[in-house]
Amino acid sequence: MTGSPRNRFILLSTIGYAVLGLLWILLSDRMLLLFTDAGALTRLSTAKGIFFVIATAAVFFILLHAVPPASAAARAATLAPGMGLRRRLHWLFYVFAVAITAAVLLLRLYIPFDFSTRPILILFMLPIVLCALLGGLGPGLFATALSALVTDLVAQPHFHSAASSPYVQLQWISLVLNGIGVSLLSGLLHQSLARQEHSRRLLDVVVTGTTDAVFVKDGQGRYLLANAATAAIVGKPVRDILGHDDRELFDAASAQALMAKDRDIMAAGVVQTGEEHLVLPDGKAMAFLVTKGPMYDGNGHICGLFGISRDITGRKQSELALREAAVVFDGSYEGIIVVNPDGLITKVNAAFSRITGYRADEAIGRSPRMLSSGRHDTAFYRAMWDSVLQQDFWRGEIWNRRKSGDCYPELLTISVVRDESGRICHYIGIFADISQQKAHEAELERIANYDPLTGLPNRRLLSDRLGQAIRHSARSGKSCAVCFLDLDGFKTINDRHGHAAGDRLLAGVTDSLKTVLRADDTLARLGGDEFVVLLVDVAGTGECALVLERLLAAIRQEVRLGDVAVCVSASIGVSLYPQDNVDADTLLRHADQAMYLAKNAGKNRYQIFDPEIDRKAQAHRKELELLRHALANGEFVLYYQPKVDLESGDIIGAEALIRWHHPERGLLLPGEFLPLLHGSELENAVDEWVINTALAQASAWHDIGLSMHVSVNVSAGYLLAPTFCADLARALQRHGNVPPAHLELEVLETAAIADMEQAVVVLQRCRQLGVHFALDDFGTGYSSLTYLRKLPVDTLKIDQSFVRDMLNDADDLGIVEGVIQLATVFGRQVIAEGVETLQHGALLRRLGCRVVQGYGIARPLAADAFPQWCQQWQADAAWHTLTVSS
Ligand SMILES: Nc1nc2c(ncn2[C@@H]2O[C@H](COP(=O)(O)OP(=O)(O)OP(=O)(O)O)[C@@H](O)[C@H]2O)c(=O)[nH]1
Repeated sequence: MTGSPRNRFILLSTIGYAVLGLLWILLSDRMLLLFTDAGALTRLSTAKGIFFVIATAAVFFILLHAVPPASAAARAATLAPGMGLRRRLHWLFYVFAVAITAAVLLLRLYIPFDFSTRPILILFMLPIVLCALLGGLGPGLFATALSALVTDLVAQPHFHSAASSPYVQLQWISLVLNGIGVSLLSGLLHQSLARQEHSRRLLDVVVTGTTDAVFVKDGQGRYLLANAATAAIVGKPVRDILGHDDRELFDAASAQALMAKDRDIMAAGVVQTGEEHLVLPDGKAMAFLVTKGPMYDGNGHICGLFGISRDITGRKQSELALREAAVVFDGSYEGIIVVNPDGLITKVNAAFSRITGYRADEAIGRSPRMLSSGRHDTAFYRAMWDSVLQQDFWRGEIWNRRKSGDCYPELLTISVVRDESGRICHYIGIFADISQQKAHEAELERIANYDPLTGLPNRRLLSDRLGQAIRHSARSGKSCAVCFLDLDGFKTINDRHGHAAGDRLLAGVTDSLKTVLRADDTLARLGGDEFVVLLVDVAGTGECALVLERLLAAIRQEVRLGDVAVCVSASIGVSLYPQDNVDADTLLRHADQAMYLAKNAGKNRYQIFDPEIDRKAQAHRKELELLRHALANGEFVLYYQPKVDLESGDIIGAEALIRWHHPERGLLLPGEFLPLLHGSELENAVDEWVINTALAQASAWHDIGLSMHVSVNVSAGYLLAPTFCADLARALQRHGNVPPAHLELEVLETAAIADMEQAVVVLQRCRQLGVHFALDDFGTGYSSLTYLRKLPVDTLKIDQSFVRDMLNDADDLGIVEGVIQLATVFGRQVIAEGVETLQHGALLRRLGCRVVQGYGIARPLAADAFPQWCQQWQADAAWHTLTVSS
């Protein structure tokens, strides 16, 4: 409430008025009593009251008039109207003059001293002085004239008449002269005050209304004056600024700089303008353009300084931004072009000139169309400008033309600059010459997709084309053929004529192949001497075969390698889509597989891939995988079928027979899975496992007092494998308590004769270890007697098929008899398998075969059941007594 000058003024005025009023009430009657008696006092009270009202009304008028306006803006706004109002109400001073003169006259008339001799005219100086002070010259003179006139009229004799005493006349003239003097002085004073007030108000308007900080500091740097703008910048009210110096308003460094500058200005005594940089208490950095100058006291000594500061922070930032933009514009490696809304170039940078070849003066004022390469159609430009106008932006690759006429690709960004009202001011194009990048990309593309030697598509590009061909084939319903082509005997040419000659041959073959291909077909080189021809829209295998013949013929053409001419052939594997309905990679792999078949079939030919054969091969691979897993998982197990001597009834051994505990199908007999192993590496592993397991079993039986010969079946593959003998030796060593002679290896007769020479070597080496051999299934093969003589086997095993049927089939009986006699002649033992009945046993015994095995004696037994069987085994006497006709 008391903060503003206005409020303080109102408060002081009210208090002053209350004190004056109270003094008047308390003292006025006492003053009157000095001049009159108590009776007259009652009458005088009325005049006193009138006088008080008039006087206080005058005082109120003056005070209200002097109330400071509510705000600086209001003060500024009321500057002129205030003066006008005063002028308009000036007549009130004349009314006041009449009233107060009348009141003083009445007062004087009540005073009992004679008016003509003792007029006490000094009383009339009160209205004159009041009117002159309040109203200035006019009201003062008016009050003087009025006072002179009314006192002269009331006096008897009149003052101006000769009858009046000189003493009184002198009083009257002095009243008039004093009145005139006071009025003149007051008039001058009024004029001077009005001028000062006017100046002050004008100054006030400027200081308070300006957005510049205006301030005055004393010699110690304390603020004597600070306007609202100063307060706004400092962020404190004016009263918190006044009396304080810069150290209390700004950060230490800024304050120090400011005060040093102030001291310089006061020392120099001249007005200076310059930039000042401040950090405000809230940390904000600001820049000001400041004019400061010295302030002098009445003696002409410098007693402080004034300052006017303009905030130029924004301007500085803009200038900085402009400078930065200029640096970017001039220094940019990318070309920049500025176009006005009329489509004319207004500015270009140095990079523009470097890229396009046009100097700035050659480009400015012209249309950017001067750069057009003519490589894009109108639709391209329309789409570009649609984007620019709708989204204020476009970015893309465009071909332009240099001044030299060369076309080059550039990556161009067009942006639109609009003013506050949204109108387009400029289009700015920023572009980079990407011709090198494009060339580099093309080179990379070439390296990535083409074979450097022949220039043909490589595997990667072929893969793309193959994908396209498959999709095309699916749409068109026509086939596509992948022909995998490998030169025959290329290595020899390389070795004989050198690598460079080999390269020339590859290039020559490429040329030859190209001559027989259609434009839509693809010839690719995968590497080495491998090529692929991709034929599209193949009507059928017949058409394909024709092309393949042409390809084979083209390759066979003579190629000159310097002085010599060479001929090569090729083997081609072909896969056809959609007959072979697989993906691109598999199609290529199938063609590769077929190519190997062509090679194996004698080269210089083609082989078309058969999906059915492949499906079977895959199924076989899957089954082998299961078997591999079964071996690793311990799913194989050995059963043992006893072999007995018909003559003595002794158990002389057991044949280990493999079974597979299939997790889903139960116990499988060897016939159900061993054929799958045939020829595979897994077959060797399984055989090795069988030998080891059988030996381990024999060892375990040996430990419980059951000394038993065991025989195991060995496949031809494993027998002839280079590691066989070493594996066997290791196995025997591992189970040292089993005499090697207790191990018999049964070898298929057919296996032994497959590579007789090698078989003989292996058998002989193994026999040196002490193991025995039996020729299994004897009689089913076609071994000559020479072979039989050569093979170092101990036993011949008559195949069960002959034994089983010998009772009914004379041929089989003949074979059985023959084998037994052969064994006798060659000094070999003989064993018959497939003994199912007593008759079988009786007959074999009679024919001279003592050792047998078969269901008639025992089925194959689990290892743990075998010892028990041995204990309860009893030879059948019928073998000796039963008479069987042969
Ligand atoms: N000159 C030349 N030889 C290469 C290049 N790349 C691989 N080779 C050789 O090409 C030969 C290709 O070998 P094969 O295809 O296995 O040999 P081949 O004599 O054709 O045998 P078959 O295909 O069974 O008839 C190898 O000797 C590689 O060293 C090459 O870019 N230039």
